[in-house]
Amino acid sequence: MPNYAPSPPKARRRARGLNAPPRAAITRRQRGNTPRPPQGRDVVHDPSKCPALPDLRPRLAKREGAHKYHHGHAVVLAGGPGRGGAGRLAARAALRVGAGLVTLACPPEALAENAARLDAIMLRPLADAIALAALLEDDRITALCLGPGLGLGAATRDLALTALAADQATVLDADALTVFAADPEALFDRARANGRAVLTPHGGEFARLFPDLACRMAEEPMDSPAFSKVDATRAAAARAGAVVLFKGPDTVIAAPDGQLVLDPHHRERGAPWLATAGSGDVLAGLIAGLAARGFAPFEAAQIGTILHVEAARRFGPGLIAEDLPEQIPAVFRDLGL
Ligand SMILES: NC(=O)C1=CN([C@@H]2O[C@H](COP(=O)(O)OP(=O)(O)OC[C@H]3O[C@@H](n4cnc5c(N)ncnc54)[C@H](OP(=O)(O)O)[C@@H]3O)[C@@H](O)[C@H]2O)[C@@H](O)CC1
Ligand SMILES: Nc1ncnc2c1ncn2[C@@H]1O[C@H](COP(=O)(O)OP(=O)(O)O)[C@@H](O)[C@H]1O
Repeated sequence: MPNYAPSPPKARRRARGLNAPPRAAITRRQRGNTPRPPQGRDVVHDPSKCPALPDLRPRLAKREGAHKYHHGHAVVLAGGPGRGGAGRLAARAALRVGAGLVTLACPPEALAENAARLDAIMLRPLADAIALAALLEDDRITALCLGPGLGLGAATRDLALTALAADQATVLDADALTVFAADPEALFDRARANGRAVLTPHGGEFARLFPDLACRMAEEPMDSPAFSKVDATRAAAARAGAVVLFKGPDTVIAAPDGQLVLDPHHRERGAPWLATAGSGDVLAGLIAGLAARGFAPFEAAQIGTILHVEAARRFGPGLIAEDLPEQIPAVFRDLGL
């Protein structure tokens, strides 16, 4: 049986894992005709293999002579005492990706806990949605991230609706999505009016907001073509009037006007180590940080996804969510920034 791939040098074989077979041992017939999904041992960092990255270099550099407010101010809402980790992860990511300022806003009773954990990230107490509306009158705040660790009470719902009534770009994740499971239209109405919202559901959250689309995806095709994750994400973005980033090993991002991208890393550059608690919170923070810097929501979602995967690949096995923001400077250096 012919082999289609040349035998890689010993060092690369070793880098794939001590027990990994040489690539030459895996024939096209054994793999099938479709590309083989990424395996843990394939996660070897080589940024030159990501075609999207060099194009981003000039756009991600900070402008000479600009001060911190020129790079935007992101606000991340965090949960109550003992539940602030997710918000802190998002805030750290927003700051690392280059927002000029990041503020973590939390319930007053969680202030001491967060103060003990934060330095460069600013902190302010935020009692409720009324206080949020007042905060968002400051037009130097350019993006907001909410949902991670916020909980599923009425307060989260009020915060999300208030955020979407303001002018800032808003990233909604986790509990800020799940809390609308009973009436997703309330969320979509506000998101449509806002026009700058990004929703970042994982599979469970997607099914809560778009149960009919999730059901169609799960159905066996009978006499019509299969309804794919791509179809579902596009339909979700049109319905929600927001950018929808449907997470997973095969992330799909769609805008309400029908624009759509697949994670450019999918299959070619997988990062299975991202399947770890809090990595989605980091992604939400990256997108909010990029939106704060002035990237349009659809672009911020794409670039955030690329940087997230690159950061994971750069760290490799053993990754935990805290490691992701700390890899961003190295990813930027790889880009020549
Ligand atoms: N460090 C911290 O502080 C962290 C805090 N966190 C905070 O915790 C809160 C809860 O968020 P969460 O995502 O853990 O749980 P939740 O939304 O209730 O859904 C879980 C259920 O959904 C389903 N499911 C289906 N597909 C799925 C998929 N692709 N990926 C994942 N789930 C999928 C699956 O059910 P199954 O399909 O297995 O029946 C599963 O049991 C939220 O505030 C978040 O920010 C976390 O971010 C972690 C780090
Ligand atoms: N097997 C996988 N391969 C690549 N990326 C993955 C995989 N599993 C999850 N991810 C990514 O990891 C992140 C997980 O986000 P999420 O489910 O919201 O986690 P959390 O709520 O714990 O932060 C998403 O960006 C998702 O695309």
